[in-house]
Amino acid sequence: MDVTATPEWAALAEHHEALRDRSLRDLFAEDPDRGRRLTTRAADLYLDWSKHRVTDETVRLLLALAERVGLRERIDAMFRGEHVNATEDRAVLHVALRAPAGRPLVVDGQDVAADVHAVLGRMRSFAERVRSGEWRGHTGQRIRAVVNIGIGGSDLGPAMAYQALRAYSDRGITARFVSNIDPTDFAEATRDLDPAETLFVVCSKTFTTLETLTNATQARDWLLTGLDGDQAAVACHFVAVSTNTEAVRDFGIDPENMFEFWDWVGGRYSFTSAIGLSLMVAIGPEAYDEMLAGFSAVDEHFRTAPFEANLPVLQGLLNVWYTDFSGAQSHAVLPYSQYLSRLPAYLQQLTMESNGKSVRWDGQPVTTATGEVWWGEPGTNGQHAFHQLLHQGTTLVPADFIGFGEPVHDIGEMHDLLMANMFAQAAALAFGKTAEEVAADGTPAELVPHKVMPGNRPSSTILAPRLTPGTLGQLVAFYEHTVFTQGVVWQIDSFDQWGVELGKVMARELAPALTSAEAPELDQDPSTTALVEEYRRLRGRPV
Ligand SMILES: O=P(O)(O)OC[C@H]1O[C@H](O)[C@H](O)[C@@H](O)[C@@H]1O
Repeated sequence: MDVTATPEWAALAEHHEALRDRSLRDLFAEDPDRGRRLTTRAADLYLDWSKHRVTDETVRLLLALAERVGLRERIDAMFRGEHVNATEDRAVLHVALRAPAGRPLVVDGQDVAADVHAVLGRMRSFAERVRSGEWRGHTGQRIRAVVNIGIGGSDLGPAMAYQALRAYSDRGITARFVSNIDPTDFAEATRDLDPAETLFVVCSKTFTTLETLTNATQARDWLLTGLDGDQAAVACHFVAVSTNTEAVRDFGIDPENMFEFWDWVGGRYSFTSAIGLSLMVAIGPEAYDEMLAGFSAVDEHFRTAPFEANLPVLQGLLNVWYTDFSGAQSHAVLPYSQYLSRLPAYLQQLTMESNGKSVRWDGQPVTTATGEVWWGEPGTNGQHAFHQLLHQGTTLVPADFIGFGEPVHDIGEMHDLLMANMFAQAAALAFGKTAEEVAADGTPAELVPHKVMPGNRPSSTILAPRLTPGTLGQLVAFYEHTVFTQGVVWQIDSFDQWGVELGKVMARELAPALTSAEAPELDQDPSTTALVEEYRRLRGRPV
């Protein structure tokens, strides 16, 4: 379906024109109650969407568009386990990973709910054994460091969440995350670790990813070098998380030490699969279960809440509104929490790998703009760096502010000051400061234009009581379903990632030309050929 050819799309385009001259100042003047009214709750999350360039009519039209594209049916299809990942012909069931036990869900003839809870049970018992010291290293020492080796979806979720939930973690065990094939990543992560006390969790859905297998091989060498080459050591210092038992065995990890997940879990949606194992070891099964319950609460909200009160649906439609009708190309995520410093990176994969597509699921080119560029940093740091562009630049960047009522560390008035900054930024973006207001401050006339703050820059504010495992789960599920909503409007497959394949293949093909002892025959494009020659010179290799 070409969504732009629907009457609902045309109505939105017309409405957008009509709204063009009404700023957020005007909208608030017309409806002073909107600050309270245009808010929605899901579980512990409070979303203030009053500072968006929308009226009740806009929302009515966006909801009509959601109906038109069959969002309700798509949500139900996903939860039922239909193959909504059309290009890979797979179910999309990350929601099953956190559904409460005891509710069978049969997909393609298999009770996936039972499988999920069986693996969760094994993860809990393993995590407890490591945490209690019952699981020992090869020389009998306790495990003091857990090193997660994985990349993309096999890294970003647990890495982000470990950072976010450090306060809940066992400080006697350090968790490290190695992802990059840049050897410095492994070197820095392990330089102060004792092999006898280190456990590697090798995470890879496919168990074929070059970076992960290379780092895992390096880790095995590092371990064996540190433990006098005794091959038997691998068994108590390596576990794997994968869908590929054969490849895990081939690598030399006993499938007994493997935690399984399934092809119906996409890499970037796999954080609540066994990919969360290193996080579970760090924060313990109880806190991990609270996180899963947080995810599940927002899953249920997404599945059951009417669209007009549905947080991910509303936010997803707002994102479509700016991307397709206002020409916004990027989206800032600004957590006012240092603990959430990796959330933007996590969301980059979730959003951009999901919705960075230009072909619809029916094989036709899209006629809409799709996937925004997601980026961000914690506040207040960003204020002293890039917020200038948000306030006075020429591009429209819708932003999400994320903050908490109670701080994890309550030190004097620091948290109140942090939150005052967050509220002030959202207000300054929305309402700005006019030339008259600037002049009234006594600003010299020649400086007035420079100091005008145009305002009318939209943002969502998301407030939760406290950063806990549960609220983190809620927040991530909120974003997952926002991405889903956008993908359905755009009619794209948010669950494949064909665009990352070509570069991987080319890198594999190119590698011998970089490493060969003899000057290679280079038949790449002229730019790549010149770069390889220059690189070989830098490496002291013949050209
Ligand atoms: O978990 P793996 O199979 O090792 O994949 C790790 C990552 O690599 C790929 O390139 C994909 O683009 C990602 O979606 C995936 O998360």
